[in-house]
Amino acid sequence: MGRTGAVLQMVASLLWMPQAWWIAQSVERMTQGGGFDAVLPLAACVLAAGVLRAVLDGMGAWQSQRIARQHLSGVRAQLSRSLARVSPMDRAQAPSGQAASAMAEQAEAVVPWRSRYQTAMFKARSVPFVIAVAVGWFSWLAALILLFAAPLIPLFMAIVGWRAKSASEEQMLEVGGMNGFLLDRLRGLSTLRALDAVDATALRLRERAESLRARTMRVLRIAFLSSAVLEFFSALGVAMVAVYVGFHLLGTLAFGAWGEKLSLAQALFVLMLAPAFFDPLRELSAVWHDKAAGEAALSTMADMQRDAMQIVGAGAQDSIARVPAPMGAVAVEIDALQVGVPGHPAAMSAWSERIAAGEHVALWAPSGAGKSVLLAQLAGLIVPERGSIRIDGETMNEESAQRLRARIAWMGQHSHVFAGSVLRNVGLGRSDVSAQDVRHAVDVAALSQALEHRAGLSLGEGGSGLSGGEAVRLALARLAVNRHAGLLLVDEPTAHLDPQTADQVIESLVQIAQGRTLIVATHDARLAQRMDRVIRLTTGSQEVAA
Ligand SMILES: Nc1ncnc2c1ncn2[C@@H]1O[C@H](COP(=O)(O)OP(=O)(O)OP(=O)(O)O)[C@@H](O)[C@H]1O
Repeated sequence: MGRTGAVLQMVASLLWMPQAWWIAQSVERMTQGGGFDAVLPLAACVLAAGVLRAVLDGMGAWQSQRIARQHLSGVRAQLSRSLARVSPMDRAQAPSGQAASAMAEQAEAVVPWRSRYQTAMFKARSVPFVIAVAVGWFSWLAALILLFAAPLIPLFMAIVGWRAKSASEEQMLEVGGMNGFLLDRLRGLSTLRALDAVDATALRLRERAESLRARTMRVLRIAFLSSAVLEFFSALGVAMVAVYVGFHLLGTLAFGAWGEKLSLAQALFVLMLAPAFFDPLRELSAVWHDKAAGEAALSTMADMQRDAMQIVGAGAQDSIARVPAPMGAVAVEIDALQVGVPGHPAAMSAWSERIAAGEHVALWAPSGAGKSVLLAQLAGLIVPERGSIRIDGETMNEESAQRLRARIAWMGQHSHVFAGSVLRNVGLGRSDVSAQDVRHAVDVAALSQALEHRAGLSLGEGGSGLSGGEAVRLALARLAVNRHAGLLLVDEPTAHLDPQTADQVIESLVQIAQGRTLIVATHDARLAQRMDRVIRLTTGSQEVAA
């Protein structure tokens, strides 16, 4: 199935053989005094074969393109799945610009590689041999000349292609890096402008553009070099066959045709097949760079997935048709948990705690004690090195994590605001969230008043146009709309807010958390007071206060 396109295109190429034979016959008939009538049937055959050739070639190209596009979609789906499994706490994850560039732009290189290159390779492995046999049928010497010139081409091209691959990889990395740089600087443009760093950034951008230009030129140089190698050897091969055939017809080189003399038609046939012998190799050279680019794109994408910090359950199969999660508050049991990020020093070594279903607790600790890491571990976003977490009696592990996460809502310190409407920002495309649910959630989060005059307007990317308090309330609305979340994990919702806004946020949070379990990390005494219990964390131990 995957080869059908290549086979059709190969058959199309081979159709040149009967065409060349009929043309050669026509020329011979004309030299023998045959008129228009003598060549008309042959001309009709050439025409018919030409039409068939075009049809087969078109169908083959279409089929190869279709298979390659399918492969590309598979690659993209796999990459987006594995990027979704990377923990948001992974500091080393690829910049979003680079990931977007790899998935959208660089991944496209897979298509020409799978369609054009693989077809050209298939043709290069078969067509020249069939042509060599046809030529050898009439003249073993002409076939020998072709077979002598042919291996030199792949040999030199392999040497050149080896350099092309590493040059392509470097160029892909540079393109990805450049996109990441651009996206990051565009996001921070107002900061750069405010701190008068626009010129310095423009200078760095120019340096990166210059480096990208140099790498692109290197790739092009190698591509041109490989075409030059091919053209040289194929021109040499064709010229040698032409010289032999010419002298053979003149009688100077009488040997090389199985002891006979070639007729004009046979000689022309051999001559016309000589360039066709090199055509597949020529085609292969034109797309030679596609292989390097396609493989480089795949390896860039593979590198992006390698060594990433994964969420719990990353290895489990995605269950597309999910069973709706049950509703209601859930209990949390933590046993001898090592609070920390794998590969980094642990914030707490063996922490144990029981939080009853429906209980509201505050995690109270100095900055850097590990509150955010602990919340991320409870949400299954960091794999614990030691200890266990049970949600509603079920241990969080590879198999259960995806199911349990459906019952958890996690609100980090910096929630991302997408460019788009409030409906989309709160609903996040979840099919079970209606516009009515979003309106209700926005009300509960006390955001409706702030958005009153902007109803239907798009929110700016990254929350531009929203105040800090409004952005927090938007994140609260996302929690409120998630009816299945029986456990709310909230990280410092009142940080950096004025007392009045903080009070409003606390009110909304308490209201949203009714009937659910709430664990909130905070430094805010007023928020802590509203909780049922405050858990004070100190490195290595814990104490519980009422
Ligand atoms: N993604 C991460 N990768 C590696 N180490 C991390 C990561 N996040 C936090 N840490 C480290 O883990 C420790 C605990 O950090 P954490 O953010 O949990 O503290 P916190 O108590 O929430 O602080 P704050 O109150 O300032 O938010 C710190 O030493 C921090 O440097």
